Amino acid sequence: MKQNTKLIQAGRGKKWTGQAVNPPVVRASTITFDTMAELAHASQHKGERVPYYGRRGTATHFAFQEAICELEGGAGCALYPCGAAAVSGALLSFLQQGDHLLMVDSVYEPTRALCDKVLGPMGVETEYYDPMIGAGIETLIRPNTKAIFLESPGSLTMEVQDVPAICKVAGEKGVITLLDNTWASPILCRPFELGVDISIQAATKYIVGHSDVMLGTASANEKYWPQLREHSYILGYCASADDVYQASRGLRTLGVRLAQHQHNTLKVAHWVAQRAEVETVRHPAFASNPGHQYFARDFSGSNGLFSFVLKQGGAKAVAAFVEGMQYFKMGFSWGGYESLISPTLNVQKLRTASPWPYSGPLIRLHIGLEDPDDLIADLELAFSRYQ
Ligand SMILES: Cc1ncc(COP(=O)(O)O)c(CNNC(=O)CNC(=O)c2ccccc2[N+](=O)[O-])c1O
Repeated sequence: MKQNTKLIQAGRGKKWTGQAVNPPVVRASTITFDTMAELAHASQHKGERVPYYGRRGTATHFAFQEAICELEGGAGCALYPCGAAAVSGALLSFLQQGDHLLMVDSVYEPTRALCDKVLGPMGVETEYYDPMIGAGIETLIRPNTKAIFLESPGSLTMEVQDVPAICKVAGEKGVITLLDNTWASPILCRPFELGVDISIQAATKYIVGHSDVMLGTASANEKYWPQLREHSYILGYCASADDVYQASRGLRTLGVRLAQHQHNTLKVAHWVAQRAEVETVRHPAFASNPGHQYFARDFSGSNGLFSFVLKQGGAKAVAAFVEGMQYFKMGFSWGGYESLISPTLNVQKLRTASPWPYSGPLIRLHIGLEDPDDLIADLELAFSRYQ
């Protein structure tokens, strides 16, 4: 079955939908049983998509979890109220006091805050590593190294990691690998085929695709699924049936939306790259992007998120650039149908283990489904305001 057919079929078996096309929204805390035998059966199979209690999920959740597993290739999928909760839930499911965690230096900033402000005081030591380290990560692995966290490409600076090389080293040392796979969504790369143990998605982004739901997923291979499922349950993570239904709904158009995002973005990114004010463009599909060779090997396409660095300019110039745009709104997210812009004046302060070779401000764009010519016209005016 080809990718776009899978997106239409995944999680829509008659078992979940009955005679309807879509799975229902089943809202529940309490699940009731008529006999002790029924209760015993549900209790025995409570982690296997069998109704037991609201926090374990209902047909709405089970259908979506099945879909994500089919698309990403995991053995099981746990659900969380947002992507950041999926990151914390996955890490807390495996880390304990005294562990050493290797964390990629280009990681999404709130994940860094989790490591520094929560895991650190709990006795987990985080060591940040250069996103381009590859198999060289072996030199950083210690006897108490429990996990390696990857985010590829980095959602702000776009370095693409050599995921298979890192996973190979980790596997040989018995170290768990967790990948924040949000940029790829479940369809632009196959994390488990790259050797990853745990794949995390901020479903908030492309899966939902309409900037109106917060939701996270973490999927695991057979080896780590039981622990991820049970520890995430014990930690109390769950998601509303309404939000999960919206994510199921988003899956059906994910393929066509991503194709259009990719088309629009490449047109805009190549236009940006030829501007004299621009130092460099960070887009995984560009040969100049760090790790482009891994993107070409491991990914089947790109999406709407990329960044560029301006040669110069401080807060005032950046404000002139980003303020007054007709289509690009400033906002903290991405993956919806609309275009967004996020400025970062000092990337280096976000990095502690690898150099950032530029001094100018970074602008991250999310290219939506608007006509790219309109977006380019909007950016042309922005460059004319930026002096
Ligand atoms: C890779 C990745 N992984 C997890 C999450 C969290 O998902 P959630 O929002 O559902 O909790 C996210 C959410 N992403 N959100 C953003 O990128 C929001 N933008 C920013 O944080 C931000 C803030 C100031 C300046 C620049 C940025 N920026 O990322 O461009 C993610 O990108």
